[in-house]
Amino acid sequence: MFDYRLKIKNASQIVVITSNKKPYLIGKDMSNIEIVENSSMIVDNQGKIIEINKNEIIEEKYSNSTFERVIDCTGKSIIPGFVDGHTHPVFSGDRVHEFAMKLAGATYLDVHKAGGGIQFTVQHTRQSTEKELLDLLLARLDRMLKHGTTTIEAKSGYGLETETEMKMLKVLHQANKTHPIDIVSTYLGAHSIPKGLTAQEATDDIINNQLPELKRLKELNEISPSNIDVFLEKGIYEQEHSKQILNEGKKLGLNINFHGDELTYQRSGEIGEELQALAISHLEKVSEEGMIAMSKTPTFAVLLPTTAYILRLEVPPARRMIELNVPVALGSDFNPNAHCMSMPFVMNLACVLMKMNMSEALVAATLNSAASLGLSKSHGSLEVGKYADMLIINNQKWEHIIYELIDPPIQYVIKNGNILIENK
Ligand SMILES: N=CN[C@@H](CCC(=O)O)C(=O)O
Ligand SMILES: [Zn+2]
Repeated sequence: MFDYRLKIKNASQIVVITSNKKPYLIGKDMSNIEIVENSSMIVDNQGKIIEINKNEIIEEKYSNSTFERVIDCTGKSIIPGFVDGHTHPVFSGDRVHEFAMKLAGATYLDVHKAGGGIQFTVQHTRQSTEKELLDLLLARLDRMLKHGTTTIEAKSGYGLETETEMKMLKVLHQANKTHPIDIVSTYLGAHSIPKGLTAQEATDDIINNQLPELKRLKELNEISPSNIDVFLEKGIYEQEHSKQILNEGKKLGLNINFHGDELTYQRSGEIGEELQALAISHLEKVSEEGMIAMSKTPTFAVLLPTTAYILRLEVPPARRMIELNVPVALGSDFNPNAHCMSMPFVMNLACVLMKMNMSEALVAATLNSAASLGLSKSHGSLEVGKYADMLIINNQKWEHIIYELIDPPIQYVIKNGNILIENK
Protein backbone atom coordinates (compact mmCIF):
# COMPACT_ATOMS: atom_id res chain seq x y z
CA MET A 1 0.00 0.00 0.00
CA PHE A 2 1.26 3.43 -0.94
CA ASP A 3 0.90 6.50 1.25
CA TYR A 4 -0.93 8.32 -1.55
CA ARG A 5 -2.64 7.43 -4.82
CA LEU A 6 -1.16 10.16 -7.01
CA LYS A 7 1.35 12.97 -7.16
CA ILE A 8 1.17 15.50 -9.98
CA LYS A 9 4.34 17.56 -10.14
CA ASN A 10 5.71 20.59 -11.97
CA ALA A 11 2.47 21.65 -13.70
CA SER A 12 2.71 24.98 -15.49
CA GLN A 13 -0.85 25.74 -14.40
CA ILE A 14 -3.38 24.05 -12.17
CA VAL A 15 -6.71 25.72 -12.89
CA VAL A 16 -8.43 25.19 -9.57
CA ILE A 17 -11.39 27.49 -10.55
CA THR A 18 -11.89 28.64 -6.93
CA SER A 19 -10.17 27.80 -3.66
CA ASN A 20 -12.68 29.08 -1.15
CA LYS A 21 -15.45 26.52 -1.48
CA LYS A 22 -17.77 28.78 -3.46
CA PRO A 23 -20.60 26.50 -4.66
CA TYR A 24 -20.83 28.28 -8.03
CA LEU A 25 -19.67 31.51 -9.70
CA ILE A 26 -21.81 34.30 -11.15
CA GLY A 27 -21.28 37.60 -12.95
CA LYS A 28 -17.72 38.93 -13.18
CA ASP A 29 -16.44 36.16 -10.88
CA MET A 30 -16.88 33.77 -13.81
CA SER A 31 -14.03 35.62 -15.56
CA ASN A 32 -11.72 35.52 -12.55
CA ILE A 33 -10.85 31.88 -12.13
CA GLU A 34 -8.00 30.90 -9.85
CA ILE A 35 -4.89 29.39 -11.39
CA VAL A 36 -1.91 28.12 -9.37
CA GLU A 37 1.25 28.34 -11.48
CA ASN A 38 4.31 26.05 -11.21
CA SER A 39 2.46 23.76 -8.89
CA SER A 40 1.98 20.18 -7.73
CA MET A 41 -0.92 18.16 -6.26
CA ILE A 42 -1.32 15.23 -3.90
CA VAL A 43 -4.31 12.85 -4.07
CA ASP A 44 -5.10 10.46 -1.22
CA ASN A 45 -6.08 6.78 -1.46
CA GLN A 46 -9.79 7.70 -1.47
CA GLY A 47 -9.26 9.74 -4.65
CA LYS A 48 -9.58 13.12 -2.95
CA ILE A 49 -7.28 16.11 -3.31
CA ILE A 50 -5.35 16.77 -0.15
CA GLU A 51 -2.99 19.52 -1.23
CA ILE A 52 -2.19 21.83 -4.14
CA ASN A 53 0.85 23.98 -3.67
CA LYS A 54 4.01 25.37 -5.23
CA ASN A 55 6.41 22.67 -6.49
CA GLU A 56 9.14 23.29 -3.88
CA ILE A 57 6.72 23.12 -0.97
CA ILE A 58 5.18 19.81 -2.09
CA GLU A 59 8.60 18.31 -2.86
CA GLU A 60 9.87 19.07 0.60
CA LYS A 61 6.74 18.18 2.54
CA TYR A 62 6.21 14.79 0.88
CA SER A 63 9.87 13.87 0.35
CA ASN A 64 9.55 10.68 2.43
CA SER A 65 6.13 9.60 1.07
CA THR A 66 5.28 6.90 -1.45
CA PHE A 67 2.86 7.31 -4.37
CA GLU A 68 1.06 4.77 -6.54
CA ARG A 69 1.62 7.05 -9.57
CA VAL A 70 3.64 10.19 -10.17
CA ILE A 71 3.04 12.29 -13.28
CA ASP A 72 5.56 14.89 -14.32
CA CYS A 73 3.52 17.74 -15.77
CA THR A 74 6.35 19.93 -16.95
CA GLY A 75 4.99 22.08 -19.79
CA LYS A 76 1.42 20.91 -19.11
CA SER A 77 -1.68 22.39 -17.52
CA ILE A 78 -4.49 20.86 -15.48
CA ILE A 79 -8.22 21.60 -15.39
CA PRO A 80 -11.17 19.90 -13.65
CA GLY A 81 -12.93 17.08 -15.52
CA PHE A 82 -16.02 18.28 -17.36
CA VAL A 83 -19.48 18.00 -15.83
CA ASP A 84 -21.93 17.74 -18.72
CA GLY A 85 -25.13 19.34 -17.41
CA HIS A 86 -27.62 17.91 -19.92
CA THR A 87 -27.61 14.66 -21.90
CA HIS A 88 -30.04 12.10 -23.37
CA PRO A 89 -27.62 9.16 -23.74
CA VAL A 90 -29.99 6.15 -23.44
CA PHE A 91 -31.56 5.42 -26.81
CA SER A 92 -31.39 3.11 -29.76
CA GLY A 93 -31.62 3.95 -33.47
CA ASP A 94 -29.87 6.95 -35.00
CA ARG A 95 -31.52 9.86 -36.83
CA VAL A 96 -28.95 10.61 -39.48
CA HIS A 97 -31.75 10.74 -42.09
CA GLU A 98 -33.34 13.62 -40.16
CA PHE A 99 -30.07 15.51 -40.21
CA ALA A 100 -30.37 15.50 -44.01
CA MET A 101 -33.98 16.78 -43.77
CA LYS A 102 -32.91 19.59 -41.47
CA LEU A 103 -30.04 20.56 -43.74
CA ALA A 104 -32.62 20.78 -46.51
CA GLY A 105 -34.66 23.25 -44.43
CA ALA A 106 -37.03 21.24 -42.17
CA THR A 107 -37.38 22.67 -38.66
CA TYR A 108 -37.27 20.63 -35.42
CA LEU A 109 -41.06 20.92 -35.10
CA ASP A 110 -41.63 19.98 -38.80
CA VAL A 111 -39.77 16.72 -38.15
CA HIS A 112 -41.57 16.22 -34.84
CA LYS A 113 -45.04 16.76 -36.36
CA ALA A 114 -44.25 14.33 -39.20
CA GLY A 115 -43.83 11.60 -36.54
CA GLY A 116 -40.03 11.78 -36.54
CA GLY A 117 -37.74 13.24 -33.91
CA ILE A 118 -38.44 12.06 -30.37
CA GLN A 119 -41.24 9.72 -31.56
CA PHE A 120 -38.82 7.91 -33.88
CA THR A 121 -36.38 7.32 -31.04
CA VAL A 122 -39.23 6.26 -28.73
CA GLN A 123 -40.28 3.49 -31.13
CA HIS A 124 -36.74 2.11 -31.27
CA THR A 125 -36.03 2.47 -27.56
CA ARG A 126 -39.26 0.72 -26.56
CA GLN A 127 -38.18 -2.30 -28.62
CA SER A 128 -34.70 -2.56 -27.10
CA THR A 129 -33.88 -4.70 -24.09
CA GLU A 130 -32.27 -3.33 -20.96
CA LYS A 131 -29.04 -5.10 -21.90
CA GLU A 132 -29.00 -3.61 -25.41
CA LEU A 133 -29.55 -0.12 -24.04
CA LEU A 134 -26.91 -0.59 -21.36
CA ASP A 135 -24.31 -1.70 -23.93
CA LEU A 136 -25.08 1.30 -26.12
CA LEU A 137 -24.85 3.62 -23.13
CA LEU A 138 -21.54 2.21 -21.87
CA ALA A 139 -19.95 2.68 -25.29
CA ARG A 140 -21.18 6.29 -25.37
CA LEU A 141 -19.83 6.94 -21.87
CA ASP A 142 -16.43 5.67 -23.03
CA ARG A 143 -16.50 8.21 -25.84
CA MET A 144 -17.51 11.02 -23.47
CA LEU A 145 -14.64 10.11 -21.16
CA LYS A 146 -12.16 10.43 -24.03
CA HIS A 147 -13.37 14.00 -24.50
CA GLY A 148 -12.72 14.71 -20.81
CA THR A 149 -16.21 14.32 -19.32
CA THR A 150 -16.10 12.79 -15.86
CA THR A 151 -19.67 13.47 -14.64
CA ILE A 152 -22.97 13.78 -16.51
CA GLU A 153 -26.63 14.52 -16.00
CA ALA A 154 -28.61 11.91 -18.00
CA LYS A 155 -32.30 11.71 -18.79
CA SER A 156 -34.91 9.08 -19.53
CA GLY A 157 -37.61 10.32 -21.92
CA TYR A 158 -37.65 7.93 -24.88
CA GLY A 159 -40.29 5.64 -23.38
CA LEU A 160 -43.22 7.92 -22.55
CA GLU A 161 -44.87 5.03 -20.71
CA THR A 162 -44.10 3.40 -17.39
CA GLU A 163 -42.25 0.31 -18.56
CA THR A 164 -39.76 1.95 -20.91
CA GLU A 165 -39.21 5.02 -18.73
CA MET A 166 -38.32 2.75 -15.79
CA LYS A 167 -36.16 0.58 -18.08
CA MET A 168 -34.16 3.67 -19.03
CA LEU A 169 -33.74 4.71 -15.38
CA LYS A 170 -32.61 1.17 -14.51
CA VAL A 171 -30.02 1.32 -17.30
CA LEU A 172 -28.69 4.62 -15.91
CA HIS A 173 -28.59 3.17 -12.40
CA GLN A 174 -26.61 0.13 -13.62
CA ALA A 175 -24.21 2.25 -15.68
CA ASN A 176 -23.54 4.49 -12.69
CA LYS A 177 -22.45 1.41 -10.74
CA THR A 178 -20.21 -0.02 -13.46
CA HIS A 179 -18.78 2.93 -15.41
CA PRO A 180 -16.29 5.41 -13.93
CA ILE A 181 -18.30 8.44 -15.12
CA ASP A 182 -20.63 9.67 -12.34
CA ILE A 183 -24.23 9.82 -13.55
CA VAL A 184 -26.97 11.99 -12.06
CA SER A 185 -30.20 10.69 -13.53
CA THR A 186 -33.35 12.60 -14.44
CA TYR A 187 -36.87 11.30 -15.03
CA LEU A 188 -38.27 12.81 -18.26
CA GLY A 189 -41.54 10.96 -18.84
CA ALA A 190 -42.94 14.28 -20.13
CA HIS A 191 -40.56 14.57 -23.09
CA SER A 192 -43.31 14.33 -25.70
CA ILE A 193 -47.02 13.47 -25.79
CA PRO A 194 -47.29 9.75 -26.61
CA LYS A 195 -49.16 8.89 -29.82
CA GLY A 196 -52.92 8.57 -29.30
CA LEU A 197 -53.08 10.53 -26.01
CA THR A 198 -54.08 14.13 -25.29
CA ALA A 199 -51.80 16.29 -23.16
CA GLN A 200 -54.24 15.87 -20.26
CA GLU A 201 -54.28 12.05 -20.61
CA ALA A 202 -50.50 11.97 -20.83
CA THR A 203 -50.20 14.18 -17.72
CA ASP A 204 -52.61 11.89 -15.85
CA ASP A 205 -50.60 8.82 -16.87
CA ILE A 206 -47.39 10.41 -15.54
CA ILE A 207 -48.97 11.42 -12.25
CA ASN A 208 -51.09 8.32 -11.63
CA ASN A 209 -48.89 5.57 -13.09
CA GLN A 210 -45.32 6.56 -13.89
CA LEU A 211 -44.46 8.58 -10.76
CA PRO A 212 -45.85 6.00 -8.29
CA GLU A 213 -43.78 3.29 -10.02
CA LEU A 214 -40.73 5.55 -9.94
CA LYS A 215 -41.24 6.00 -6.17
CA ARG A 216 -41.56 2.22 -5.66
CA LEU A 217 -38.45 1.34 -7.69
CA LYS A 218 -36.43 4.12 -6.07
CA GLU A 219 -37.27 2.74 -2.65
CA LEU A 220 -36.15 -0.69 -3.84
CA ASN A 221 -32.87 0.92 -5.00
CA GLU A 222 -33.40 -0.26 -8.59
CA ILE A 223 -33.34 3.28 -9.94
CA SER A 224 -31.89 6.52 -8.58
CA PRO A 225 -33.36 9.63 -10.26
CA SER A 226 -32.46 12.94 -8.61
CA ASN A 227 -34.38 15.26 -10.94
CA ILE A 228 -37.71 15.63 -12.69
CA ASP A 229 -37.87 17.21 -16.15
CA VAL A 230 -40.55 18.18 -18.70
CA PHE A 231 -40.35 19.55 -22.24
CA LEU A 232 -42.28 22.77 -21.60
CA GLU A 233 -43.16 23.86 -25.13
CA LYS A 234 -46.09 25.08 -27.20
CA GLY A 235 -48.03 22.04 -28.45
CA ILE A 236 -46.08 19.67 -26.16
CA TYR A 237 -46.42 20.07 -22.37
CA GLU A 238 -47.73 23.59 -21.94
CA GLN A 239 -47.51 25.63 -18.75
CA GLU A 240 -50.31 24.17 -16.61
CA HIS A 241 -49.51 20.52 -17.33
CA SER A 242 -45.78 21.14 -16.88
CA LYS A 243 -46.32 22.78 -13.50
CA GLN A 244 -48.56 19.93 -12.34
CA ILE A 245 -46.00 17.28 -13.31
CA LEU A 246 -43.03 19.15 -11.86
CA ASN A 247 -44.85 19.75 -8.57
CA GLU A 248 -45.75 16.06 -8.27
CA GLY A 249 -42.10 15.18 -8.79
CA LYS A 250 -41.07 17.71 -6.17
CA LYS A 251 -43.36 16.01 -3.66
CA LEU A 252 -41.28 12.85 -4.22
CA GLY A 253 -38.10 14.76 -3.36
CA LEU A 254 -36.91 15.24 -6.95
CA ASN A 255 -35.19 18.47 -7.98
CA ILE A 256 -36.88 20.43 -10.74
CA ASN A 257 -34.65 20.66 -13.81
CA PHE A 258 -36.61 21.20 -17.04
CA HIS A 259 -36.46 22.08 -20.76
CA GLY A 260 -37.88 25.57 -21.27
CA ASP A 261 -38.21 28.48 -23.71
CA GLU A 262 -36.39 26.54 -26.45
CA LEU A 263 -38.57 27.15 -29.51
CA THR A 264 -41.18 29.53 -28.10
CA TYR A 265 -41.37 31.74 -25.01
CA GLN A 266 -43.26 29.86 -22.27
CA ARG A 267 -42.54 31.92 -19.12
CA SER A 268 -39.96 29.31 -18.16
CA GLY A 269 -37.76 31.54 -16.01
CA GLU A 270 -40.81 32.91 -14.21
CA ILE A 271 -42.15 29.38 -13.65
CA GLY A 272 -38.70 28.33 -12.47
CA GLU A 273 -38.82 30.92 -9.70
CA GLU A 274 -42.41 30.02 -8.80
CA LEU A 275 -41.54 26.30 -8.45
CA GLN A 276 -38.05 26.95 -7.02
CA ALA A 277 -36.47 25.01 -9.88
CA LEU A 278 -32.83 24.01 -9.53
CA ALA A 279 -32.18 24.34 -13.28
CA ILE A 280 -33.73 25.14 -16.64
CA SER A 281 -32.13 24.11 -19.92
CA HIS A 282 -32.15 25.75 -23.37
CA LEU A 283 -33.71 29.22 -22.77
CA GLU A 284 -33.17 30.45 -26.32
CA LYS A 285 -36.41 32.48 -26.00
CA VAL A 286 -36.23 33.46 -22.30
CA SER A 287 -37.54 36.93 -21.34
CA GLU A 288 -35.77 39.66 -19.38
CA GLU A 289 -38.24 39.04 -16.51
CA GLY A 290 -37.51 35.32 -16.73
CA MET A 291 -33.78 35.90 -16.34
CA ILE A 292 -34.30 38.26 -13.41
CA ALA A 293 -36.53 35.62 -11.79
CA MET A 294 -33.83 32.96 -12.30
CA SER A 295 -31.19 35.14 -10.68
CA LYS A 296 -33.37 35.43 -7.57
CA THR A 297 -34.09 31.74 -6.88
CA PRO A 298 -31.31 31.11 -8.04
CA THR A 299 -32.10 28.71 -10.89
CA PHE A 300 -29.21 27.50 -13.06
CA ALA A 301 -29.42 28.24 -16.78
CA VAL A 302 -28.04 25.13 -18.49
CA LEU A 303 -27.14 26.40 -21.94
CA LEU A 304 -26.83 24.02 -24.88
CA PRO A 305 -25.12 25.70 -27.83
CA THR A 306 -25.21 22.52 -29.94
CA THR A 307 -29.00 22.89 -30.32
CA ALA A 308 -28.81 26.36 -31.83
CA TYR A 309 -25.90 25.23 -34.01
CA ILE A 310 -27.63 22.12 -35.40
CA LEU A 311 -31.06 23.70 -35.78
CA ARG A 312 -29.73 27.09 -36.90
CA LEU A 313 -31.65 28.82 -34.10
CA GLU A 314 -30.98 31.97 -32.17
CA VAL A 315 -28.60 31.32 -29.28
CA PRO A 316 -29.68 31.97 -25.68
CA PRO A 317 -28.69 35.39 -24.29
CA ALA A 318 -25.71 34.15 -22.28
CA ARG A 319 -24.12 37.60 -21.96
CA ARG A 320 -27.27 39.13 -20.50
CA MET A 321 -27.65 36.19 -18.11
CA ILE A 322 -24.12 36.69 -16.81
CA GLU A 323 -24.75 40.45 -16.45
CA LEU A 324 -27.89 39.69 -14.42
CA ASN A 325 -26.06 37.20 -12.17
CA VAL A 326 -27.96 34.15 -13.40
CA PRO A 327 -25.73 31.13 -12.66
CA VAL A 328 -24.82 29.77 -16.10
CA ALA A 329 -23.86 26.14 -16.80
CA LEU A 330 -23.22 24.22 -20.02
CA GLY A 331 -24.30 20.86 -21.40
CA SER A 332 -23.71 18.93 -24.61
CA ASP A 333 -27.42 18.03 -25.03
CA PHE A 334 -26.12 14.74 -26.47
CA ASN A 335 -29.17 13.12 -28.13
CA PRO A 336 -30.03 11.73 -31.60
CA ASN A 337 -30.77 15.29 -32.80
CA ALA A 338 -27.56 16.92 -31.49
CA HIS A 339 -25.06 14.06 -31.63
CA CYS A 340 -22.27 15.69 -29.66
CA MET A 341 -20.28 14.11 -26.82
CA SER A 342 -17.53 16.70 -26.66
CA MET A 343 -17.58 19.38 -23.97
CA PRO A 344 -14.49 21.09 -25.50
CA PHE A 345 -16.57 21.61 -28.67
CA VAL A 346 -19.51 22.84 -26.56
CA MET A 347 -17.23 25.38 -24.84
CA ASN A 348 -15.89 26.51 -28.22
CA LEU A 349 -19.47 27.05 -29.45
CA ALA A 350 -20.33 28.86 -26.20
CA CYS A 351 -17.45 31.27 -26.85
CA VAL A 352 -17.96 31.79 -30.58
CA LEU A 353 -21.76 31.72 -30.82
CA MET A 354 -22.83 32.91 -27.36
CA LYS A 355 -19.93 35.34 -26.81
CA MET A 356 -18.78 33.85 -23.52
CA ASN A 357 -15.09 34.24 -22.71
CA MET A 358 -12.97 31.12 -22.16
CA SER A 359 -12.94 31.40 -18.35
CA GLU A 360 -16.73 31.73 -18.27
CA ALA A 361 -17.09 28.70 -20.53
CA LEU A 362 -14.79 26.62 -18.31
CA VAL A 363 -16.64 27.60 -15.12
CA ALA A 364 -19.95 26.78 -16.82
CA ALA A 365 -18.66 23.36 -17.90
CA THR A 366 -17.23 22.42 -14.49
CA LEU A 367 -18.17 24.11 -11.19
CA ASN A 368 -21.50 25.59 -12.29
CA SER A 369 -22.70 22.46 -14.08
CA ALA A 370 -21.76 20.45 -10.96
CA ALA A 371 -23.81 22.91 -8.88
CA SER A 372 -26.75 22.59 -11.29
CA LEU A 373 -26.78 18.92 -10.26
CA GLY A 374 -26.31 19.59 -6.55
CA LEU A 375 -22.76 18.18 -6.70
CA SER A 376 -20.48 21.14 -6.23
CA LYS A 377 -19.42 20.16 -2.71
CA SER A 378 -17.53 17.21 -4.20
CA HIS A 379 -17.11 17.95 -7.94
CA GLY A 380 -16.43 20.74 -10.41
CA SER A 381 -13.28 22.42 -9.07
CA LEU A 382 -9.83 21.30 -7.89
CA GLU A 383 -10.07 22.02 -4.19
CA VAL A 384 -8.87 20.21 -1.10
CA GLY A 385 -11.48 17.62 -0.09
CA LYS A 386 -13.00 17.27 -3.57
CA TYR A 387 -12.58 14.30 -5.91
CA ALA A 388 -9.49 14.46 -8.10
CA ASP A 389 -11.41 14.46 -11.40
CA MET A 390 -9.15 16.27 -13.82
CA LEU A 391 -7.60 16.54 -17.25
CA ILE A 392 -3.96 17.04 -18.05
CA ILE A 393 -3.60 19.23 -21.13
CA ASN A 394 -0.46 18.88 -23.17
CA ASN A 395 0.20 22.61 -23.27
CA GLN A 396 1.39 25.21 -20.76
CA LYS A 397 -1.80 27.19 -21.26
CA TRP A 398 -5.12 25.60 -20.34
CA GLU A 399 -7.03 27.60 -22.99
CA HIS A 400 -5.81 25.15 -25.65
CA ILE A 401 -8.63 22.84 -24.58
CA ILE A 402 -11.06 25.34 -26.16
CA TYR A 403 -8.87 26.86 -28.83
CA GLU A 404 -7.74 23.63 -30.54
CA LEU A 405 -10.88 22.56 -32.37
CA ILE A 406 -11.84 18.92 -32.98
CA ASP A 407 -8.82 17.26 -31.39
CA PRO A 408 -7.78 19.21 -28.29
CA PRO A 409 -4.60 18.05 -26.52
CA ILE A 410 -6.05 16.00 -23.64
CA GLN A 411 -3.18 13.82 -22.47
CA TYR A 412 -4.67 12.24 -19.35
CA VAL A 413 -8.21 11.83 -18.06
CA ILE A 414 -8.17 11.20 -14.30
CA LYS A 415 -11.17 10.25 -12.17
CA ASN A 416 -10.88 9.99 -8.37
CA GLY A 417 -7.11 10.12 -8.81
CA ASN A 418 -7.15 7.06 -11.11
CA ILE A 419 -5.69 7.45 -14.58
CA LEU A 420 -8.39 6.27 -16.98
CA ILE A 421 -7.01 7.59 -20.25
CA GLU A 422 -3.40 8.12 -21.07
CA ASN A 423 -2.54 9.46 -24.54
CA LYS A 424 1.00 9.69 -25.82
N1 LIG B 1 -35.93 19.63 -26.83
C1 LIG B 1 -36.17 18.54 -26.34
N2 LIG B 1 -35.33 17.53 -26.10
C2 LIG B 1 -34.03 17.35 -26.65
C3 LIG B 1 -34.06 16.75 -28.02
C4 LIG B 1 -34.43 15.34 -27.96
C5 LIG B 1 -34.56 14.69 -29.30
O1 LIG B 1 -34.74 15.38 -30.33
O2 LIG B 1 -34.49 13.46 -29.31
C6 LIG B 1 -33.14 18.56 -26.51
O3 LIG B 1 -32.92 18.95 -25.38
O4 LIG B 1 -32.65 19.12 -27.49
ZN1 LIG C 1 -32.68 17.87 -23.79
